[in-house]
Amino acid sequence: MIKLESLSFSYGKEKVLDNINLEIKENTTLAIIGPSGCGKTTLLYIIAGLISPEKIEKGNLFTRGEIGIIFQNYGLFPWKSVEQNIILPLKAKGKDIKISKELSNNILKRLNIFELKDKFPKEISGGQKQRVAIGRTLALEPDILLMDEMSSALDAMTKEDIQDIIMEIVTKDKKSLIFVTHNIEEAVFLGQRIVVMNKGKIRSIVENSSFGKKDIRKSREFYENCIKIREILEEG
Ligand SMILES: Nc1ncnc2c1ncn2[C@@H]1O[C@H](COP(=O)(O)OP(=O)(O)OP(=O)(O)O)[C@@H](O)[C@H]1O
Repeated sequence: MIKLESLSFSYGKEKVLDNINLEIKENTTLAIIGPSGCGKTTLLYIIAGLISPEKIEKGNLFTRGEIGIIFQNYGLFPWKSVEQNIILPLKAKGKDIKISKELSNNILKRLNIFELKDKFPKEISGGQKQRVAIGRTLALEPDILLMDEMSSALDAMTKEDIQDIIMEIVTKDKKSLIFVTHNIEEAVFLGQRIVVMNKGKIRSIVENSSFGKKDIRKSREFYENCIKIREILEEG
């Protein structure tokens, strides 16, 4: 569970988050969307604890549960193989190497990249790198997944593959997900609730009626919800 109460944050004199109130319950998903520079990543970093709580200007942040973050640029070590990239954080936590390898094998199979396990990041595609980054975070068995622009660098079909994987993980493993996106379709596909931000404020929180329905991308309801989000974004 995550709760932000009247939270404000500034970089120097620039107010980046202005009186944010938000609650994310266990086993739910939340999309954060809004124009460039409106504070989405800053909000995600505050939730992740990557910005020290002491720097929060005003308000409160409560988090319960292990958080795992997946970065936009994947954050893989170029000199480590796919398998080593997944095992490394486990090693750092002092986990037994045999158990770590087993866990890594299961994750690689689940993400359909087992055959890539001995390759290096430069030898695999963007979509495959994204899967490795997801796998590395999953290995740590977090309760809450945070993702920043998970698919912005990927082509349309690969984007949808990654979104499908995330949907499967979130629903089967009962994890919470908070993700930042510029992509309206992504927000409406993966977000149970969609937060629309502008200039450091939450403009609107939309309950997504199409979330989790089968073959939703082909439905009228999905596109109607996308239009609804687009209109809120355009209102500014
Ligand atoms: N480390 C930093 N130091 C100073 N200002 C920063 C820093 N990081 C971000 N900012 C400023 O804070 C504001 C919000 O940035 P943030 O990255 O949170 O926006 P965003 O909505 O994620 O943008 P984008 O969609 O372009 O990634 C911007 O005006 C940005 O210039």
